Amino acid sequence: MSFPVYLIGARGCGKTTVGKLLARQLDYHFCDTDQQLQQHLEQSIADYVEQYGWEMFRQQEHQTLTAVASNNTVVATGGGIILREDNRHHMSHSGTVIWLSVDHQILVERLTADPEIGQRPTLTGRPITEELYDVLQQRTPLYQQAAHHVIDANQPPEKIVTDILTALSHDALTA
Ligand SMILES: Nc1ncnc2c1ncn2[C@@H]1O[C@H](COP(=O)(O)OP(=O)(O)OP(=O)(O)O)[C@@H](O)[C@H]1O
Ligand SMILES: O=C(O)C1=C[C@@H](O)[C@@H](O)[C@H](O)C1
Ligand SMILES: [Mg+2]
Repeated sequence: MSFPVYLIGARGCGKTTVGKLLARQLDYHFCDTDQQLQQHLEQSIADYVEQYGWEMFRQQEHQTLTAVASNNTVVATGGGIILREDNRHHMSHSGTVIWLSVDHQILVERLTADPEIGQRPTLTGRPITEELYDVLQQRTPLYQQAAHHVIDANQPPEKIVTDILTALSHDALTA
Protein backbone atom coordinates (compact mmCIF):
# COMPACT_ATOMS: atom_id res chain seq x y z
CA MET A 1 0.00 0.00 0.00
CA SER A 2 1.42 3.39 -0.98
CA PHE A 3 0.59 6.56 0.86
CA PRO A 4 -0.40 9.80 -0.89
CA VAL A 5 2.27 12.12 -2.23
CA TYR A 6 1.47 15.79 -1.57
CA LEU A 7 3.07 18.51 -3.68
CA ILE A 8 3.29 21.86 -1.92
CA GLY A 9 4.76 25.22 -2.91
CA ALA A 10 4.04 28.71 -4.15
CA ARG A 11 1.62 29.61 -6.89
CA GLY A 12 3.24 28.74 -10.19
CA CYS A 13 5.91 26.41 -8.76
CA GLY A 14 4.53 23.59 -10.93
CA LYS A 15 2.47 21.44 -8.56
CA THR A 16 -0.20 20.73 -11.18
CA THR A 17 2.23 20.33 -14.09
CA VAL A 18 4.65 18.09 -12.20
CA GLY A 19 1.89 16.27 -10.31
CA LYS A 20 0.32 14.95 -13.51
CA LEU A 21 3.67 13.68 -14.81
CA LEU A 22 4.60 12.15 -11.47
CA ALA A 23 1.26 10.35 -11.17
CA ARG A 24 1.80 8.85 -14.61
CA GLN A 25 5.30 7.64 -13.67
CA LEU A 26 4.11 6.10 -10.41
CA ASP A 27 0.89 4.77 -11.93
CA TYR A 28 -1.01 6.71 -9.24
CA HIS A 29 -4.22 8.72 -9.45
CA PHE A 30 -3.83 12.47 -9.76
CA CYS A 31 -5.86 14.99 -7.80
CA ASP A 32 -5.64 18.78 -7.67
CA THR A 33 -7.28 20.46 -4.68
CA ASP A 34 -7.88 23.72 -6.58
CA GLN A 35 -9.57 21.93 -9.46
CA GLN A 36 -11.56 19.68 -7.13
CA LEU A 37 -12.71 22.68 -5.14
CA GLN A 38 -13.78 24.67 -8.18
CA GLN A 39 -15.84 21.72 -9.42
CA HIS A 40 -17.43 21.28 -6.01
CA LEU A 41 -18.19 25.01 -5.60
CA GLU A 42 -19.28 25.28 -9.23
CA GLN A 43 -17.44 28.58 -9.52
CA SER A 44 -13.92 29.90 -9.82
CA ILE A 45 -11.81 30.53 -6.72
CA ALA A 46 -11.80 34.24 -7.58
CA ASP A 47 -15.61 34.39 -7.63
CA TYR A 48 -15.93 32.32 -4.46
CA VAL A 49 -13.46 34.49 -2.55
CA GLU A 50 -15.14 37.68 -3.74
CA GLN A 51 -18.48 36.39 -2.48
CA TYR A 52 -17.47 34.65 0.78
CA GLY A 53 -13.92 35.76 1.63
CA TRP A 54 -10.62 33.94 2.20
CA GLU A 55 -11.56 32.52 5.61
CA MET A 56 -14.44 30.53 4.09
CA PHE A 57 -12.21 29.49 1.19
CA ARG A 58 -9.61 28.09 3.62
CA GLN A 59 -12.33 26.09 5.36
CA GLN A 60 -13.51 24.62 2.05
CA GLU A 61 -9.90 23.91 1.06
CA HIS A 62 -9.32 22.03 4.32
CA GLN A 63 -12.37 19.83 3.73
CA THR A 64 -11.22 19.11 0.19
CA LEU A 65 -7.74 18.14 1.35
CA THR A 66 -8.98 15.66 3.91
CA ALA A 67 -11.49 14.19 1.44
CA VAL A 68 -8.98 13.56 -1.37
CA ALA A 69 -6.19 12.00 0.66
CA SER A 70 -6.29 8.40 -0.45
CA ASN A 71 -3.49 5.95 -1.15
CA ASN A 72 -1.82 5.73 -4.56
CA THR A 73 -2.64 9.37 -5.25
CA VAL A 74 -0.50 12.37 -6.12
CA VAL A 75 -2.17 15.46 -4.67
CA ALA A 76 -1.33 18.88 -6.14
CA THR A 77 -2.33 21.34 -3.42
CA GLY A 78 -3.20 25.02 -3.47
CA GLY A 79 -0.34 27.44 -2.75
CA GLY A 80 -1.80 28.42 0.61
CA ILE A 81 -2.59 24.94 1.93
CA ILE A 82 0.29 25.18 4.40
CA LEU A 83 -1.22 28.20 6.18
CA ARG A 84 -3.33 25.98 8.44
CA GLU A 85 -1.59 23.88 11.05
CA ASP A 86 -4.20 21.12 10.71
CA ASN A 87 -3.46 20.88 6.97
CA ARG A 88 0.30 20.63 7.60
CA HIS A 89 -0.28 17.98 10.26
CA HIS A 90 -2.69 16.02 8.08
CA MET A 91 -0.33 15.92 5.10
CA SER A 92 2.82 15.09 7.00
CA HIS A 93 1.12 12.29 8.95
CA SER A 94 -0.84 10.71 6.11
CA GLY A 95 1.71 10.74 3.31
CA THR A 96 4.92 12.13 1.86
CA VAL A 97 5.14 15.90 1.43
CA ILE A 98 7.28 17.31 -1.36
CA TRP A 99 8.03 21.04 -1.53
CA LEU A 100 8.69 22.30 -5.05
CA SER A 101 11.02 25.19 -4.32
CA VAL A 102 11.35 27.85 -7.05
CA ASP A 103 13.22 31.15 -7.06
CA HIS A 104 11.18 34.33 -6.88
CA GLN A 105 12.19 35.64 -10.32
CA ILE A 106 11.28 32.38 -12.06
CA LEU A 107 7.89 32.34 -10.36
CA VAL A 108 7.29 35.90 -11.56
CA GLU A 109 8.11 34.83 -15.14
CA ARG A 110 5.80 31.79 -14.98
CA LEU A 111 2.92 33.71 -13.43
CA THR A 112 3.27 36.58 -15.89
CA ALA A 113 3.04 34.12 -18.78
CA ASP A 114 0.14 32.21 -17.18
CA PRO A 115 -1.67 34.35 -14.59
CA GLU A 116 -4.89 32.24 -14.41
CA ILE A 117 -6.54 34.93 -12.32
CA GLY A 118 -9.73 32.88 -11.94
CA GLN A 119 -7.77 30.38 -9.88
CA ARG A 120 -5.21 32.81 -8.44
CA PRO A 121 -6.99 35.96 -7.31
CA THR A 122 -4.89 38.55 -5.50
CA LEU A 123 -4.18 37.70 -1.87
CA THR A 124 -3.43 41.24 -0.72
CA GLY A 125 -5.11 43.56 -3.22
CA ARG A 126 -1.81 44.04 -5.08
CA PRO A 127 -1.12 42.39 -8.47
CA ILE A 128 -0.06 38.74 -8.04
CA THR A 129 3.54 39.18 -9.18
CA GLU A 130 4.00 42.28 -6.97
CA GLU A 131 2.72 40.60 -3.80
CA LEU A 132 4.74 37.43 -4.44
CA TYR A 133 7.93 38.46 -2.65
CA ASP A 134 6.13 39.24 0.61
CA VAL A 135 3.94 36.14 0.34
CA LEU A 136 7.05 33.97 -0.10
CA GLN A 137 8.74 35.59 2.89
CA GLN A 138 5.75 34.74 5.04
CA ARG A 139 5.21 31.21 3.74
CA THR A 140 8.73 29.81 3.19
CA PRO A 141 9.12 28.69 6.83
CA LEU A 142 5.74 26.92 6.61
CA TYR A 143 6.66 25.06 3.40
CA GLN A 144 9.92 24.10 5.10
CA GLN A 145 8.13 22.91 8.21
CA ALA A 146 5.60 20.78 6.32
CA ALA A 147 7.98 19.15 3.81
CA HIS A 148 9.65 15.75 4.05
CA HIS A 149 11.66 16.60 0.93
CA VAL A 150 12.65 19.85 -0.78
CA ILE A 151 13.07 19.63 -4.55
CA ASP A 152 14.73 22.24 -6.75
CA ALA A 153 11.83 23.01 -9.09
CA ASN A 154 13.63 25.68 -11.16
CA GLN A 155 14.42 22.84 -13.56
CA PRO A 156 12.40 21.29 -16.42
CA PRO A 157 9.37 19.24 -15.26
CA GLU A 158 10.87 15.88 -16.33
CA LYS A 159 14.01 16.49 -14.22
CA ILE A 160 11.88 17.49 -11.24
CA VAL A 161 9.95 14.22 -11.55
CA THR A 162 13.21 12.25 -11.63
CA ASP A 163 14.41 14.03 -8.48
CA ILE A 164 11.13 13.31 -6.71
CA LEU A 165 11.30 9.62 -7.66
CA THR A 166 14.84 9.48 -6.27
CA ALA A 167 13.70 11.03 -2.99
CA LEU A 168 10.78 8.60 -2.74
CA SER A 169 13.02 5.61 -3.43
CA HIS A 170 15.35 6.69 -0.60
CA ASP A 171 12.31 6.74 1.70
CA ALA A 172 11.38 3.22 0.58
CA LEU A 173 14.93 1.98 1.32
CA THR A 174 14.96 3.47 4.82
CA ALA A 175 11.36 2.48 5.74
N1 LIG B 1 9.33 23.18 -14.30
C1 LIG B 1 8.72 24.09 -15.07
N2 LIG B 1 9.43 24.74 -16.01
C2 LIG B 1 8.84 25.69 -16.79
N3 LIG B 1 7.53 26.06 -16.69
C3 LIG B 1 6.79 25.43 -15.76
C4 LIG B 1 7.34 24.43 -14.91
N4 LIG B 1 6.36 24.00 -14.08
C5 LIG B 1 5.26 24.70 -14.39
N5 LIG B 1 5.51 25.56 -15.41
C6 LIG B 1 4.56 26.50 -16.00
O1 LIG B 1 4.24 27.46 -14.97
C7 LIG B 1 2.85 27.74 -14.95
C8 LIG B 1 2.28 27.38 -13.56
O2 LIG B 1 2.39 25.97 -13.38
P1 LIG B 1 1.33 25.16 -12.47
O3 LIG B 1 -0.06 25.60 -12.81
O4 LIG B 1 1.67 23.73 -12.63
O5 LIG B 1 1.70 25.69 -11.03
P2 LIG B 1 0.96 25.40 -9.64
O6 LIG B 1 2.02 25.22 -8.63
O7 LIG B 1 0.00 24.28 -9.83
O8 LIG B 1 0.17 26.77 -9.36
P3 LIG B 1 -1.10 27.00 -8.35
O9 LIG B 1 -0.57 27.01 -6.95
O10 LIG B 1 -1.64 28.33 -8.69
O11 LIG B 1 -2.07 25.88 -8.57
C9 LIG B 1 2.23 26.94 -16.09
O12 LIG B 1 2.15 27.79 -17.22
C10 LIG B 1 3.22 25.82 -16.34
O13 LIG B 1 3.22 25.40 -17.69
O1 LIG C 1 -1.41 30.89 -2.69
C1 LIG C 1 -2.61 30.82 -2.34
O2 LIG C 1 -3.00 31.19 -1.23
C2 LIG C 1 -3.55 30.25 -3.31
C3 LIG C 1 -3.08 29.52 -4.37
C4 LIG C 1 -3.94 28.86 -5.35
O3 LIG C 1 -3.40 27.59 -5.66
C5 LIG C 1 -5.38 28.73 -4.86
O4 LIG C 1 -5.51 27.70 -3.92
C6 LIG C 1 -5.87 30.03 -4.25
O5 LIG C 1 -5.86 31.02 -5.25
C7 LIG C 1 -5.00 30.46 -3.07
MG1 LIG D 1 -2.06 24.08 -9.41
